[in-house]
Amino acid sequence: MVLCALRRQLLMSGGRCGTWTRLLQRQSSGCVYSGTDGFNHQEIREKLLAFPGGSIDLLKQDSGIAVLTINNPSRMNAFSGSMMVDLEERVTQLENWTDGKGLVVQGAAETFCSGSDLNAVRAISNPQDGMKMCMFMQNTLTRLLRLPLISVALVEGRALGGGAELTTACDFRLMASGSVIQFVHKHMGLVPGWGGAARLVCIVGSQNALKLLGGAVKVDPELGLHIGLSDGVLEAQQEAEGAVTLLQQAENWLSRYTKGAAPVIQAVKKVVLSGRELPLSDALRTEKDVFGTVWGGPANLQALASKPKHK
Ligand SMILES: CC[C@@H](C(=O)O)C(=O)SCCNC(=O)CCNC(=O)[C@H](O)C(C)(C)COP(=O)(O)OP(=O)(O)OC[C@H]1O[C@@H](n2cnc3c(N)ncnc32)[C@H](O)[C@@H]1OP(=O)(O)O
Repeated sequence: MVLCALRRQLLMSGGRCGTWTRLLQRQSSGCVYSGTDGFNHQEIREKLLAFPGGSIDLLKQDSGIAVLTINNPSRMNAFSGSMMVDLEERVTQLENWTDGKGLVVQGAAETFCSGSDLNAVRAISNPQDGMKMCMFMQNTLTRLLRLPLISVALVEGRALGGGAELTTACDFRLMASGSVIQFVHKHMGLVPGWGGAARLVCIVGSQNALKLLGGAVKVDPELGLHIGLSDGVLEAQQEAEGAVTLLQQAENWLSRYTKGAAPVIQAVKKVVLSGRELPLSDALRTEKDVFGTVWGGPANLQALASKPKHK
């Protein structure tokens, strides 16, 4: 499935060789970890499936914006093992979504996610199994971040531990009033392991990341905006006619970046992604390759024909 998505992305990029191809080849090995790292996908998948509960639900919409819901309300949307497997499958579906442009990641029942299911954590508390679970989640969250979709985490209620890490695997974060993002790992005698520390440094810088992890700081919407962890604050509206739900507000916020043809929006994400991940000379080559996929394309020709004035 992953290889299939990669082939599709390659075709969309005109089948051109170069750095984008190399980036995709790296992704084809499971993004970060593969067999050469001692990562046995099937083995860890089966271990995770022994801890069932909850689900990860995906709704792809005609607008080109999909909604991914972390759904395990009786445990504050904690990630069971089967939900980790579910998430990987949903990411594969999103990799194959040709018409996709944007993604909102939310939690069910007015809270985001309370991290790993502590019942599963207790049952696999030896370092070897812990690291296998980390590798699985790092692969999935890296693929989530690398989707050719512009993604936003809609944080309502609490995003704790692994839930806080999940928010960093999105391009943007919107915090509802009263919500909290907290890397509680230190209180659990841990550090982030799903890639959340590395991504947090990229988002807020190493000084802020050290403060947030070292102090297990509760980040409210105001602090989130101040340090750049949050990209906007949403106010819940009283249920009444004309009231706009938080999800609708998040979709409206995102739509300003997803307006336009899917290949163009996907190209935008690809050039930013390569700029974020690759050394400059490789990023420049990738940018040229991606440029070639939209130059002379339908959206470009239509824009040229309309004699635009960018006033
Ligand atoms: C690798 C580990 C690391 C990672 O993956 O990076 C982690 O994520 S470790 C997990 C970190 N998260 C936590 O430690 C959360 C612990 N829970 C809480 O702090 C509180 O439950 C809460 C989330 C702040 C909510 O508090 P409150 O509103 O008072 O509700 P309850 O406490 O009654 O919770 C309702 C219900 O949900 C269960 N719950 C909550 N979080 C988890 C969880 N992570 N795993 C399993 N179950 C969880 C909680 O136990 C309650 O269930 P019942 O006791 O059966 O009612």
